[in-house]
Amino acid sequence: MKRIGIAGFGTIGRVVARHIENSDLPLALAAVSAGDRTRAEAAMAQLARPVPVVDTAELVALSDVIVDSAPTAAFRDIAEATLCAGKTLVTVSGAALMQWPGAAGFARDHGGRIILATGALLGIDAVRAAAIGSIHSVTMVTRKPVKSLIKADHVVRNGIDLTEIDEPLKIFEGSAREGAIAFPANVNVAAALGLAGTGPDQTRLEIWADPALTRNTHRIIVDSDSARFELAIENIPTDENPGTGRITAQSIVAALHDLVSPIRIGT
Ligand SMILES: NC(=O)C1=CN([C@@H]2O[C@H](COP(=O)(O)OP(=O)(O)OC[C@H]3O[C@@H](n4cnc5c(N)ncnc54)[C@H](O)[C@@H]3O)[C@@H](O)[C@H]2O)C=CC1
Ligand SMILES: O=C([O-])CC(=O)C(=O)O
Repeated sequence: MKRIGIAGFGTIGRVVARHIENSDLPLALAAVSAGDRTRAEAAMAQLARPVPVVDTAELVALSDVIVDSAPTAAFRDIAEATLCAGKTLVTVSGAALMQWPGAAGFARDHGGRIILATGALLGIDAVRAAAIGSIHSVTMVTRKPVKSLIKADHVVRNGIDLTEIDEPLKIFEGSAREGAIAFPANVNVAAALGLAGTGPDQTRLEIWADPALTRNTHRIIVDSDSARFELAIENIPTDENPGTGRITAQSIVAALHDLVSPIRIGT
């Protein structure tokens, strides 16, 4: 039985907890940590078998695997505490991982492991396979409804007014690294794509605010010496957090299944 601790009991963390609770695989929810303990305890009361809300150190002590579903800014503390204990971190904070070039070395030195789940994207398996050969180019075009982007730091800081737009507006064009830094809560997936393929500096990214959309969409175009592919995903936003697609939490649950399942499908 693997004991799972969830760091960050928000939109993603709560869904992951519910899935673990209902899973017939050898996964058990051990504890959660939170930014707001009172709110987390109220949410915890909704579970059939509530577990304690604890701090990061205790979470790591009580768990074999830590799911990081806290904000990007909390990633490093949670990751270091997990890895220092030689444990496994499952995260979707691609933007934060990208900004920690020493992550692999740190994990190796402490006998820990980081698993960056695919999150709200697709095709990471094919991009990784293509990267075994030679990739010529990777481009990602993200289009999101206005409500998914309106609170993004980059939009607020640059005074970009999205309230009145009546046609798609390109609000960013650059590398995946620049995009993930400018939109840390909105294009973690661009960072993941960059890390999987030619690197965040070589991966091109466009971000569009599109008033006609209701879904968070990503299209990736990859050209390599083994295959050319274009893939697209239309993510249904969660009610709680429109920037977060429903599939994100499910991607984490699938990654947890891989840790205990005797058969693994896909890379
Ligand atoms: N790769 C992907 O596809 C996606 C990645 N994400 C990332 O996942 C993370 C979580 O997203 P959501 O659940 O939508 O956010 P959320 O805001 O709904 O939940 C985050 C929770 O973490 C809590 N928190 C704050 N500081 C904390 C700390 N130091 N320790 C533990 N908990 C803390 C907050 O109180 C909140 O309850 C974010 O970093 C986001 O950028 C989100 C969507 C897609
Ligand atoms: O990557 C992210 O952080 C979120 C995202 O784009 C999505 O949910 O479609």
